[in-house]
Amino acid sequence: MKIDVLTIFPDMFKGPMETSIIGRAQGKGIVSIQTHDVRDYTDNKHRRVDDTPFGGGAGMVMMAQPFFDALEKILDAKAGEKAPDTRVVLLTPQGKTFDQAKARELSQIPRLVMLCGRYEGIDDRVRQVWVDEELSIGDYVLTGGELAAMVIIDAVVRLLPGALGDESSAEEESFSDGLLEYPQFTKPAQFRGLEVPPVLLSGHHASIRRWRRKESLKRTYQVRPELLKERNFDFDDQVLMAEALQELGH
Ligand SMILES: Nc1nonc1C(=O)NCc1ccc(Cl)cc1
Repeated sequence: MKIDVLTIFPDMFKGPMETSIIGRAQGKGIVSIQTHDVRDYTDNKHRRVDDTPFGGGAGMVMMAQPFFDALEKILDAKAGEKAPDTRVVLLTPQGKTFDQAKARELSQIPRLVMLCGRYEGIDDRVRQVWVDEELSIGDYVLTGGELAAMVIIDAVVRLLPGALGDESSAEEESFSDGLLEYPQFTKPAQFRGLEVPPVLLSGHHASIRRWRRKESLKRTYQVRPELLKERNFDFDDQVLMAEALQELGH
């Protein structure tokens, strides 16, 4: 998978994209992440990327020309003629909210191009001509699209075959199916008088699976009940949910 990032702060990506799982995935050739400094595509001698907004108002707006020239170079395409296996994503609070389903969808796309804006926005003609999808990582305003791009890259790259080492990624699929994760424990079994749930030390794998699923249902009910709304419960889950509600004192 190839990911190109257009930003005026390419150095922001050095740490997070070259460390641990994401860094190793690049090393293994599973993904290539390349940043492009938008300033390198400006056509003015002061390398300006922004100007005042038409219609007035506070702040500055990023100009279209550097993005158009950068995209035409990177995609080797004329304005608006993009290869079908490429998706151009704009990071913005105005976008659709990113979630795990979107992460899975993006992980199937051979080439992603991510546009990171700063200031008050990017000239809308960039969106009109180049952008396939606008994505937000949540309803809050950051100082730019860079951190949002890194969040999405992290969530997408970890899903690529071989990125995590297959056993754990496979498990993540089966357990998460729309529920919050169950609590995790590790050695020592006693720590400052705090115990580990005995079932986890029992070696009874069916009981352990049952306990974990019930804990996921409990947590989801308590923290994100809306995730349970659109869920159709099979018989076992209904029994577990009833037990979970009892244990929660409902
Ligand atoms: N929330 C979010 N999810 O994705 N991006 C954000 C966000 O706040 N971006 C800030 C920002 C600022 C200026 C410009 Cl031009 C574009 C994006």
